[in-house]
Amino acid sequence: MTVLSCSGAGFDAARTLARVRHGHGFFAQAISPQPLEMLAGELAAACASLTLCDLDPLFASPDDLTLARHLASCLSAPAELALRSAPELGVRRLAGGDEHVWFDTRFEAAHQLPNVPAGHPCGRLHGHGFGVRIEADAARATHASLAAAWQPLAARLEHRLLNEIAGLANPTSEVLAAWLFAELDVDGLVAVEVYETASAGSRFDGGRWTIWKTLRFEAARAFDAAGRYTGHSYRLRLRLAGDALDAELGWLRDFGDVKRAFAPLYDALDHHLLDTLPGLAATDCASLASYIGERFAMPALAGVDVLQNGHDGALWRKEAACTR
Ligand SMILES: Nc1nc2c(c(=O)[nH]1)N=C([C@H](O)[C@H](O)COP(=O)(O)OP(=O)(O)OP(=O)(O)O)CN2
Repeated sequence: MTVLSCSGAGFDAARTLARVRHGHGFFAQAISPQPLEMLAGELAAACASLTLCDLDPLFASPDDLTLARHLASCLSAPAELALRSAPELGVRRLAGGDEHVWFDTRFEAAHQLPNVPAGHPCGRLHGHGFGVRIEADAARATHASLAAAWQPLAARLEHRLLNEIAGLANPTSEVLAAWLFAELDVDGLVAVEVYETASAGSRFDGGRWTIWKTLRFEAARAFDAAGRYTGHSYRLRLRLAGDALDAELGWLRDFGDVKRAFAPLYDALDHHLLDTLPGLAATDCASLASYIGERFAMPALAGVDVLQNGHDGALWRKEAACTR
C-alpha cells in the first residue's frame, strides 16, 4: 500500500507550433510521494515561472511533452506529470519515464443493460452523453492520429442504440471500454476510458479494468495549532480493479453497489468535524485517504482519491505502481 500526493496548477502562455503562433491556458497535475504542501509549492512555482511567458525562446520546441518534462524536472522528487493544453488534449509523463498522449471525445447514444436484476434503472432503455478518453504511447501516436482514429468509431456509435452493435449486446462501461480498445486502430494504444456519467467511469488497458465512483462530501477540520477551523468540499473517488468481468452482468461491480456499500462511511464523513472521527489520526488528505482505504472493505478495492479543492489531495493505492 502507498499514499501519494496530488496537486494541480495552471499557467497561461504563448507558443509557436507548426509555424502558428497561439496561446493556451495550460493545466498541470503532478503526483508524487512528496508531502502535499511541498509538491503543491514546487508545482505552483514551476507554473508561475512560465505564466504569461513567450515559450518560444525558452524551449527548442515548446510542445506539450517538452513542457511536461520541464515541469517534472522542477520537482525535487520523481513525479507523474500530466499536462492539459486544451480541454480535450493532453500528455502524461509517468514517474518511470513512459510518456503518453491522450485525446478526449464524446458521443451521444442509447443503451440498456439486459442482465441487471428486475427493477434496476439501467435495465430500462436510456441514454448518455458518453465521454471517451484514448491514451497512447507518445512515441507512436499523436493527438492528431488519435483524433483521426476516433472518426470511424464515432460514425458507428453516434446516435445509435449500442445494444444493436456487434459485440455490445450488454453495453456496460467496462464492455464498451474493452470493445473500443479492440476496435480502435491506434498504434501504441495504452488504455481507453469510458464515462457514462460525471461520477462514474471505467478504464481498460488491454488486460485489466479499473472502475471508479466519485462522491462529494462536505466537512470541517481544525487546520492550525490554535485549533481554528476550516472546511472543504472534498471529492472522493473510489476505485476498483480486476482482470475479469462478471460473466453475466459484464461489470466488475455495479457503480450503485459501490455507492451503497460506502454509505455508512459516507455518513460518518459528510457534514461532520473530521477531528472527532474515531480512529482518524490526522485530518490531512493522506490520512483521510488511508483511513477510508483501510476501512472500506469492498473486494477489488484498488484505490481511494481524496481531493480537498478539486486538484490538491492524496491517492491511497493498494498497489504502489498504479496511479490510474
Ligand atoms: N460497473 C458498472 N456499473 C454500472 C454501469 C456500468 O456500466 N458499469 N452502468 C450503470 C447505468 O448505466 C447508470 O446509468 C450509471 O450508473 P450510476 O453511476 O449508478 O448512475 P447515477 O448517475 O444514477 O448515480 P448517482 O450516484 O446516483 O448520481 C449502472 N451501474
